[in-house]
Amino acid sequence: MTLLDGTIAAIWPVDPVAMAEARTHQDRLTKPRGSLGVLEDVAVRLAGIAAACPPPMPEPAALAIFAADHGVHAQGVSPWPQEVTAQMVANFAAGGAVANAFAAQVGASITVVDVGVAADVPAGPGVISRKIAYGTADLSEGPAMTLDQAVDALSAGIEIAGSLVAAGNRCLVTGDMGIANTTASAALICVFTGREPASATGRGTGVDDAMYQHKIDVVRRAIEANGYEEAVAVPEGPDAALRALAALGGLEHAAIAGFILGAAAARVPVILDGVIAGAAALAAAALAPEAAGYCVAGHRSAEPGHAVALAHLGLRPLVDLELRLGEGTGGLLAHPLVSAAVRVMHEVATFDAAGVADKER
Ligand SMILES: O=C(O)c1ccc[n+]([C@@H]2O[C@H](COP(=O)([O-])O)[C@@H](O)[C@H]2O)c1
Ligand SMILES: Cc1cc2nc[nH]c2cc1C
Repeated sequence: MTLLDGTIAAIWPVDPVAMAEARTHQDRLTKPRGSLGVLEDVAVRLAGIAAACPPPMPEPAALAIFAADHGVHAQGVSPWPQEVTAQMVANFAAGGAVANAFAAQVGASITVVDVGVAADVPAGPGVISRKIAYGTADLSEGPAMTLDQAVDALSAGIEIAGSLVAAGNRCLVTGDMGIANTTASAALICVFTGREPASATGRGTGVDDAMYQHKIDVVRRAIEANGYEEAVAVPEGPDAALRALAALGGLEHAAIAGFILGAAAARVPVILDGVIAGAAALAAAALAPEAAGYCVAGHRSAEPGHAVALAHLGLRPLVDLELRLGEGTGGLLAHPLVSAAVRVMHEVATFDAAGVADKER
């Protein structure tokens, strides 16, 4: 069995018994029932993920930033030069990016993984080379990746998740770096959710009005060039999902999808970052529908396609600050909220233990 097939086979639904126990426990704690709102849902979900009540604290947390370049950059869909992908990888390694600052703030480690940067990236502490290609092909002209490349990138993500969990991490956070990857994200979101390019395409790093209209057109051409009909196609089943991911995704999307599958197979929660992670999670859920249960939506990005992806996955974002940076920043900011939700389950007294009168029934 391949690593991908074995990982998919190892993904079980989140545990309903632990979730029911967590709900009951929440209701015994010294607070009005439901008063922690969405945080109660997060704690219950983490119980289901670990199949344990209370679930283990989601610590330590590990961010993996998957970096890759995109052939569709040649269509003029981003105001930034492609070299910035490699330059930002060096910046992550040197500790100078926002992701480094936020990781330090929340006590998370960072691993940077080159799965497809167009330039050679020097290996170094915290930088892993799993380069599959020097960028993808132009998805507006045909498939961005071969099926083998997509499987290799998925496998890289699965392996990185596995090694971070084996190292003792109890929460994974997705990160991405790839100039032009919001175009590929929009195309994936359209094909996996059946939405029109105009409603799933955003301004990415900040395109002007003219470039934005052109970007929507490029997404439309990509969908058609790969044999999908706009606003109709919803790939069902693992083979169709893999074909769609290879046709329209980036190497980092495929690696992040694998990272999600690897976390789910290890029964460890994975906090999703922005629109790139949302697009990758759609692919992961199409490959293994139960994988969505292991995801926590860290935040809602300013990219309109992100909300579309999260709604399709049934995930509610924890933080909504109009971030549109990527590199794991929104996922990192949500980590303390996830920890706080679980800490309540461990430390808050019950009405009985604290001698607090419960509501009269
Ligand atoms: O995470 C997001 O939702 C997000 C939204 C807009 C841009 N980004 C980041 O910006 C880069 C892609 O933007 P663009 O305009 O080049 O497609 C890539 O490195 C992403 O990490 C990320
Ligand atoms: C500077 C810069 C930093 C980023 N981090 C993630 N995507 C990015 C895109 C740009 C352009």
